[in-house]
Amino acid sequence: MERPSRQLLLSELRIRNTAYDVSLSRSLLTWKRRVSSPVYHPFRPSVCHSVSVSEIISVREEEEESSSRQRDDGSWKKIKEREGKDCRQAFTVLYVERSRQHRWRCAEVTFMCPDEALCQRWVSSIREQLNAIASRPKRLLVYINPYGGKRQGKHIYEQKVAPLFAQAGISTHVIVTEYANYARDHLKTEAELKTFDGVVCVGGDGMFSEIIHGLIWRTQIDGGVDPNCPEESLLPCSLRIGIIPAGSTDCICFATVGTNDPVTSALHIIVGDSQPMDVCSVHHNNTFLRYSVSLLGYGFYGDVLTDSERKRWMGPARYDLSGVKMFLTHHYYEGTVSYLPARGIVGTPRDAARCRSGCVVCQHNGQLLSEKAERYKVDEASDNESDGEWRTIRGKFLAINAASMSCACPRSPKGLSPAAHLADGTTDLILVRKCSRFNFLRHLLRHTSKDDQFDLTFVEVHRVRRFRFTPRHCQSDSDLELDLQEHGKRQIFSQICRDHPACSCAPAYSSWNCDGEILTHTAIDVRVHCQLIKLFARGIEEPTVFEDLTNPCAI
Ligand SMILES: CCCCCCCCCCCCC/C=C/[C@@H](O)[C@H](CO)NC(=O)CCCCCCCCCCCCCCC
Ligand SMILES: Nc1ncnc2c1ncn2[C@@H]1O[C@H](COP(=O)(O)OP(=O)(O)OP(=O)(O)O)[C@@H](O)[C@H]1O
Ligand SMILES: [Ca+2]
Repeated sequence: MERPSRQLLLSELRIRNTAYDVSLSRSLLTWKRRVSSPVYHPFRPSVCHSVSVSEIISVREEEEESSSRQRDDGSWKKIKEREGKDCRQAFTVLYVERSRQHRWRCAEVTFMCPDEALCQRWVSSIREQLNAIASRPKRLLVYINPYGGKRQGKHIYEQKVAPLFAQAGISTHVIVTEYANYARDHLKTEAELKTFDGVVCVGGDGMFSEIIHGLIWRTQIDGGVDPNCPEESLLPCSLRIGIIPAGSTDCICFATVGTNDPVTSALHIIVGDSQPMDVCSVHHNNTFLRYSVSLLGYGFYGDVLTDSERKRWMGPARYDLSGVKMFLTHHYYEGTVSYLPARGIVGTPRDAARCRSGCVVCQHNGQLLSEKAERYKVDEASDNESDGEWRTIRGKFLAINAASMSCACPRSPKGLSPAAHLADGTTDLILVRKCSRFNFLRHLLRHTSKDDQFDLTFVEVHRVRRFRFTPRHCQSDSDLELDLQEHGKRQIFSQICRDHPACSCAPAYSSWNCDGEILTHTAIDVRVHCQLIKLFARGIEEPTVFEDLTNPCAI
């Protein structure tokens, strides 16, 4: 609980016709109905509201109420309306109000002051306090994908977000993308990043992926780091990223804010929240392929994505249709997974505790990893590698998933790995071995219920810092040759098989789904970079955190 700090202002002001004691401290704005108020009712409890200064969006002076009076020359002039002897000076405070399911709303309250000087004092004191919050962005670079999700990105931004930014005094440079990778390439080469306090992405997970690719790449090039080398420690990006959800899955927004609601996200940006996030780099041999923050999935989720790309016109429903289709297809894939278990860190993938706002696991592990890297002045992953701690699993898998965060989304509110952490420097490697359709359905269904999706004999989960995957047929050159011949045959057969669903022949390869993008290679080397990026978010709040704040009389 916040300690009450020294009062800066205390006045008797009116809200509508009721008198309130209003006070401003360094941390809180509080208004409490006066007992002596004419509308005070002895059986009604005294009403007390309190707003954290850090959650005030803005303050504005109200236009003086005016009426028109005709001048001598026949023209009309506006004059101040007076209520008795009092000049009705008023100011309005806009602030964050919490609503159901982690949603935030912009609420407002208007205070009437007895004189203009007092009104000015209140307005300037609140403004001073807000200006002193260094974490609030003043200038933002906004990218809008007009074609993401239900194609509502532009409309959502203009109707719901831009007015809030304007009220908060945030200036913006808005770019509506013209084609895929427009935002990524603009960030990589052109954008004047020094003139902005953050980047806003209006779109889905795919659009967010573009933004991080642009920002991370630019940061490495500017800092002289080679992004193609898998052993390099990457430089963290200094600009925070805000996500205004307007996509099909919105899993990154959902898992960092608790909801996919544009107004909530805009308010988190305005108050200047900051949430660090892990990023996985994916390489093939020594070539960089992509970055991932949510799901790297081979087998089921790779196949769902490949199939769904052909159905883009269907919008978000494409994933469900492809999901059912791939579930019925029931392909499994052979290969070898090697991984470096995350050692010395707090937390396991089977924990009951969840990553929430101010997560101590993320703080502890983040600190530990940065101290370790500092102490040895070498890259931690390669350090571990020399310890020979790699473990190897060969097998036939329906799905190989690496979840760097829970991947909670409206489809699965607890996500693929409910206990995964946003910023602990690890990813949860989930291996679903070949099993019956019935068992796989049990596993899938558990993503939508309270039951543990890992508590099944054919599923295993490991918290790792790094992993590699090699499909079986890639294991040696001769194998590869054989495989290519076989793959050619299979392609011919797969055409036939489409017309003969009873045929049980299965493809040798799936594809990797990397945050909703298909990777061009199947043999990959994945490494987690702890807290490489920061979002304008604070993680999902526990209900108790905000209950205390909105119940000010308890403060
Ligand atoms: C029976 C119901 C089972 C429901 C099981 C739901 C599990 C859903 C787990 C969702 C995990 C999303 C992970 C996020 C990945 C994002 O980086 C990426 C980019 O946006 N999204 C996708 O790849 C989009 C991936 C979308 C995957 C949708 C999978 C739908 C599976 C439906 C299976 C139906 C079986 C029905 C049998 C009769
Ligand atoms: N102007 C554009 N025209 C066509 N494609 C674009 C444009 N701008 C961005 N894109 C691409 O559109 C793809 C999908 O965008 P986005 O992520 O916003 O929506 P989505 O796929 O519906 O949502 P999700 O990724 O959450 O499933 C991204 O991969 C992005 O690169
Ligand atoms: Ca993580």
